[in-house]
Amino acid sequence: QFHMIKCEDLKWAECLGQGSFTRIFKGYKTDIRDGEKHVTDVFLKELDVVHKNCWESFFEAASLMSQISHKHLPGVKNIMVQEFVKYGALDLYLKRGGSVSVSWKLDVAKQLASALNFLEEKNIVHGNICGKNLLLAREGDPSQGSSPFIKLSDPGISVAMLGKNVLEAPDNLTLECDKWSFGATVWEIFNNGNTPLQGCDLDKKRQFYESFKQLPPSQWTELADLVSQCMDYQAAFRPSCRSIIRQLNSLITSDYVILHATEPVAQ
Ligand SMILES: N#Cc1ccc(Nc2nc(N)cc(-n3ccc(CO)n3)n2)cc1
Repeated sequence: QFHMIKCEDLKWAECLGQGSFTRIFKGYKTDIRDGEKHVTDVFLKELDVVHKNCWESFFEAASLMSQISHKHLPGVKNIMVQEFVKYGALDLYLKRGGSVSVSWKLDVAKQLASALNFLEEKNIVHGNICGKNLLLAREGDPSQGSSPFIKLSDPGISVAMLGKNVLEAPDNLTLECDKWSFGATVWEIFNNGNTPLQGCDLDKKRQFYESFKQLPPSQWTELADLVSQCMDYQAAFRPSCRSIIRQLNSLITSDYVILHATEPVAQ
């Protein structure tokens, strides 16, 4: 049920980056609605042609057109068009040193938890919850009392396609895996966008997980407890979404937030 957009209605603007199989661009989409021309900002995720099989295996159910080609059929470009989210990926925003308060971070964590709860109710596994797939639509301004607003982006090319260079075999991706990633993402948010074991090579990461190690805990014990519950090596022990939201609510109302409200951002 994909909405087809004609290529000539898209204009590519600056390249925003390069993923392992994709290139991302800012762009503009032109629509003619009731005789008026409307231009909207869009985010373009282009799949490298060389990885075309990824796209087809990933989207073959989406549209028959991508599997057949004939001189009387339009060619299919492998492009995903998304609404342009104003401040982009959260990991980069935090790394750029956006000085954010503890309550800002908890607010973002709670929004992610409610997105997770929604997916769980639909029995949908995201499979790649992390800071770079969290998009910041509104910065939030504490002086105006406005809070941040995030959107969870698509997981990108499925882990099944990433081949051997990932730790987790794709076939056992379950809802509990998203809870693990939720914990790791909360850890990331409270560590200024740095991912756990950043810079370690695959073997070091494998050793870490195979010896059931835990990430360095936050000095805020209740937060560290929530992260370690989500990152329990026994999936069945990970908390339900409702429990995660309940624990976040009590963190939000705890004294720690007031005491650390204007904590300087560690550079
Ligand atoms: N400087 C800057 C800047 C960059 C991008 C946006 N906007 C945006 N809109 C989306 N819909 C998706 C994304 N993404 C970026 C990485 C990923 C990973 O998937 N998505 N960025 C806004 C500002």
